[in-house]
Amino acid sequence: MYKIVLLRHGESVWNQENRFTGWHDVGLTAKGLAEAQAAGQLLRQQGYAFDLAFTSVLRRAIKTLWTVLEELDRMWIPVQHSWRLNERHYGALQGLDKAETAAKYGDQQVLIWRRAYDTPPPPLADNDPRLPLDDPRYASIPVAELPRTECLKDTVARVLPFWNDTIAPSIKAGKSVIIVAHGNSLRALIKFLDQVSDDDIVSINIPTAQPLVYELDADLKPIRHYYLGDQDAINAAIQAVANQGKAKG
Ligand SMILES: O=C(O)[C@H](O)COP(=O)(O)O
Repeated sequence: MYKIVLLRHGESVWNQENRFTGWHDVGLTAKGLAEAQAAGQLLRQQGYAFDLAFTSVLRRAIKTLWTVLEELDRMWIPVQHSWRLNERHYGALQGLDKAETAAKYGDQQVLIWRRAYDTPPPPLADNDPRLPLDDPRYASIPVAELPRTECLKDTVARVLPFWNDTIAPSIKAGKSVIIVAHGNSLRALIKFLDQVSDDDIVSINIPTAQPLVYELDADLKPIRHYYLGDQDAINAAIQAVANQGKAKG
């Protein structure tokens, strides 16, 4: 039996401001940093020690990982970064307030943009300054293939090669692995691992910085999964994520 830990980054500045973030590279808030420290302490108390870590190329996930590894006294382990673990690209919604967007277009439309499996948000235009054209971290992606928006199906399609080619072989080689990523890149991975239906994935929300353990069999099929920590607090955090896309009042 293998055991891996999935972790969404701690609260980011744009989480706090309730803005669609996607590939925008925003840092953690003080609360987000404290959440990451608490996650690291919890993992330490429960005896977790990792040999290898995977994360995105976005600072909110990287900083969360660093903080967890510091708490675990494991800052020395190898870390692999990949844009394939980035948050789902939020297209032209990136930067907009989620509740204001719901007030303008309706809660249902925002739920579709946030959670539908195969309906992407409106895309960025090719001349949009939010496209990371000269960003060296994306130099390996041909400009024409840089995402302008993504639905979860698109995110699954770009997360899976990294899982299949890099993460899964490491797990099978006996490495103890932590993956620190984002709400929707983790939903993409969970959809694949648990074979969640296109309808059921809509209601899965991932809270910030709560360690999610997956126990996997020899073929890396999930046996069970569970969050570490206080289950009432985790359920409240999950509900709060779901509510972020609703109009106020
Ligand atoms: O990109 C974002 O805005 C968040 O990281 C995830 O947002 P969501 O829960 O609205 O999909």
